[in-house]
Amino acid sequence: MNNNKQKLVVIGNGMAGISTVEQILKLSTQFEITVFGSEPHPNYNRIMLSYVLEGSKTLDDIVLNDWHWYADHGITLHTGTKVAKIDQMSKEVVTEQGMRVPYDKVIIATGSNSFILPIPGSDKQGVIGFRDIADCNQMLEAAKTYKKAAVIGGGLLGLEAAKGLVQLGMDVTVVHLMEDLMERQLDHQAALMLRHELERQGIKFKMEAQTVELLGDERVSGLRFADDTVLEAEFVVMAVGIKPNVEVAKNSGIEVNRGIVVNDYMQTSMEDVYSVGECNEHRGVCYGLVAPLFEQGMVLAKHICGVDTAPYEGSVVSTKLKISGVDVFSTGEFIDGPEHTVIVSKDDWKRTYKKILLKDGVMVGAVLYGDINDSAELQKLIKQQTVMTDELYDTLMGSGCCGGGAKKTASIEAMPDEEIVCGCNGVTKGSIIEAVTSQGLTTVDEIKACTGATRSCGGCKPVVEQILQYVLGDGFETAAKEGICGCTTLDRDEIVAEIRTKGLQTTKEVMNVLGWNEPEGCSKCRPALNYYLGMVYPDTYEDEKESRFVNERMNANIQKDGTYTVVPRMYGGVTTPEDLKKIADVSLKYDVKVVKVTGGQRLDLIGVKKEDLPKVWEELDMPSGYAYAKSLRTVKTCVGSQFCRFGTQDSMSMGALLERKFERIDYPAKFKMAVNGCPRNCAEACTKDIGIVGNDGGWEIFIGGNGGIKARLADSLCKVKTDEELIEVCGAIIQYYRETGNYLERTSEWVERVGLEHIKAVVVDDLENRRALMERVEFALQQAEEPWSKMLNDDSSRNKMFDTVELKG
Ligand SMILES: Cc1cc2nc3c(=O)[nH]c(=O)nc-3n(C[C@H](O)[C@H](O)[C@H](O)COP(=O)(O)OP(=O)(O)OC[C@H]3O[C@@H](n4cnc5c(N)ncnc54)[C@H](O)[C@@H]3O)c2cc1C
Ligand SMILES: NC(=O)c1ccc[n+]([C@@H]2O[C@H](COP(=O)([O-])OP(=O)(O)OC[C@H]3O[C@@H](n4cnc5c(N)ncnc54)[C@H](O)[C@@H]3O)[C@@H](O)[C@H]2O)c1
Ligand code: SF4
Ligand code: FES
Repeated sequence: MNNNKQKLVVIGNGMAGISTVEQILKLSTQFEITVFGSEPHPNYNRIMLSYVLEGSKTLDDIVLNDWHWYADHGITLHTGTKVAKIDQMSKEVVTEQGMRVPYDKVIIATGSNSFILPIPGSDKQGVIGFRDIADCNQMLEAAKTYKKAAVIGGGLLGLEAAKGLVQLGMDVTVVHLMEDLMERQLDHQAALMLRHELERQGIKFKMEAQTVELLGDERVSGLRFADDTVLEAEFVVMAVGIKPNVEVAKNSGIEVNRGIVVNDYMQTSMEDVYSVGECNEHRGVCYGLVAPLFEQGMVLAKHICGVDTAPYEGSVVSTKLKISGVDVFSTGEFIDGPEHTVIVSKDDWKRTYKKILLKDGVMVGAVLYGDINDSAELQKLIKQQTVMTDELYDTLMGSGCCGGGAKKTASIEAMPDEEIVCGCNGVTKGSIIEAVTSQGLTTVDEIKACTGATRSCGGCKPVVEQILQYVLGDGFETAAKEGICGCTTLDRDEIVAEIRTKGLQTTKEVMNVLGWNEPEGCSKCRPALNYYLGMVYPDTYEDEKESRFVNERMNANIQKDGTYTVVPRMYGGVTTPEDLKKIADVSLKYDVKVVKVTGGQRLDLIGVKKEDLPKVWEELDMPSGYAYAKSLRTVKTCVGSQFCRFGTQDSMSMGALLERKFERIDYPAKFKMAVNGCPRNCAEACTKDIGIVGNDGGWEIFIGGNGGIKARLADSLCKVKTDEELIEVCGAIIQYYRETGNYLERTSEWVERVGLEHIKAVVVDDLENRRALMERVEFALQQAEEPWSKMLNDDSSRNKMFDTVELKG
């Protein structure tokens, strides 16, 4: 070794310590570096332990710097070696085994320890924290033998641990002290939405519960709470927070508060001794996330190498829960008080929630649930203490229709090169641009492989995409290939083709075989896969109810007060006095709040309590109107030739016939039809997915109409002479849309994407193809069942969903 080099000793071989060393190596060759780590591993990505637990990563996958890296950089590494103290007099670092290593500078990066509740029984076998590989291995082992687990603490760590244990097949209850989960990051509303989703994913909760004792002999057998109730558990994970690991500093006489006290350059009270990471306390704050640690590490590296640097002034932290299918984000202030101006939007249908808090017009915090696409943008705006303007409001809250892309590009341009974009992996904007330009990268996945950005929690993906777009300009759109969601790069056609060629049978199998990067998928891909599989295998596929949206699971539409609506079929918009009487009787008996005539010509019973739904269905004894489904909703009709003096065709009978024929199967999106007796078009065929108009002694068929937000007039597809031909063309259109439509794509978008002429060639002109499509739709229709009576006849599902209801039988 070169004797002119200064001796730098790093205590702690974790994320903060080694990322600081990486920065130092970039800036200078002046140090001879020795690293001590008490764990027997090279530096690994601690945050990915959650993924190791849930099975989507192996321990090998999460190593950040392998053994060779230390050797290649001339670093002496002592793993499995715990430092006891720093001897300032002799300027040596002393290990517990008595090894003494001289230093010129020391960095203490000893991280944190899990906080273990000081209650009786917490030292029993089967009680652990979740901090390192050893803990993770213990959980993986325990899941092979034990069934019932409790996780104490409903914070980020506890929830990720609970999800991992559920994935391993354990029966898991999260025991939480407070009313809301993640109360340090989320407000009440977001916490509630989170809890519902996690319950859906199989985690149980015991809220507002204070554990006072862990029961059992040598091994834990349960928890006792302050109210004296007991929960059985053979395995307990404590995730109630962390304690900065200040032992070395304390033993060395360095000033310690909650953490090791440091100034804005990470200097401790002892000369030549620095501290970085979770073990330190800066301006009274101890951090527990990686982004601040990287920011500290950059300042420290420059300072120690004698490079000019701005001081570290603290971090605005943000969090993202790493559980697939749960998109939740929080940054800055999140509980509103009288001093705040609050901007909120909530969509129960899409299960999204967005809240932005302003103080004196300045953005100070945000909470997102369900859709976190704006997370990176919000984080930056809040960090920069941006003043809210009308223009910004429109961009963030969705009413801005144009200019968003340009604004984002401008904000990327304004971002300094050294700004960290990926907090989990310490990747800056500059290094991403460097990688894209020098290596010709064109996708986020390539950037991930090259720089590590997006590799961990994925929260930085939107900004990485924006940087890619900024660098590639016009080349971006052609270069970027979008998957159906963030879990995959495959688009719809590729997925359906793979399902068919590889014979994939379940959503899980699709995700596994096609290499989903989120093993559980997300709220976007799960329902889509469920649809594609059902479409490909109409007879054998077992519908995954849990992959459907809540309304489809309940066979009813949930309202904002938590009650439901019931819409029975009225084929072609025609009813009878007997049915009307039944509807009136049931409405009175079950205290229905409002009976509303819908735009689709039927009656909507609004305000039915969840537990009454099966009784209402049973007593109505009418088929479901599918008002909640991605399926055929209504066929609206005019009175037509039966009564109207202008009518040339019997639109009422044809409408009812078509509705009976094509109901109950899944479509990519909701589907509406209309039939008119003449071109006067009283049933408004021009705004329907299929609109039919009696004309010239036959029928004219229109497709792709929409009367919703993106209104579109239907296009004339063809004219047919006979009723049989009409039914066959309708069947072929429906099946072709089912087979080629993207999930949630309405026909108005489908027609524009696929092209009217092409659809015409397939479903009208090519007779053979038309027949084949009709046969396939007929086959699917044969498998369909009426959902309300199915539920009434299935005691177990009914009891599960409606908490047991006695039926008349
Ligand atoms: C399961 C899990 C998931 C997480 N997920 C996220 C996330 O998604 N996002 C996020 O931002 N943060 C997350 N975190 C937190 C993040 O991992 C920490 O903020 C980060 O690892 C802290 O880095 P550090 O270097 O300060 O401490 P550590 O990574 O803990 O490193 C400290 C190292 O020092 C060693 N050490 C301690 N004492 C001594 C001694 N006396 N002698 C020698 N060596 C010693 C320890 O063994 C350890 O290896 C997660 C944490 C866990 C446990
Ligand atoms: N995705 C992520 O960003 C991520 C994931 C895992 C861990 N982490 C970090 O790791 C650290 C540890 O996480 P954590 O969740 O343990 O810490 P935390 O402090 O964020 O949460 C602890 C939770 O435990 C609850 N709690 C406290 N005492 C309790 C008791 N007696 N009974 C029941 N509940 C109790 C608290 O109310 C709190 O919600 C944190 O710094 C966290 O930020 C982050
Ligand atoms: S569309 Fe024609 S047939 Fe139907 S009600 Fe109107 S005028 Fe009569
Ligand atoms: S910020 Fe977590 S992966 Fe980039």
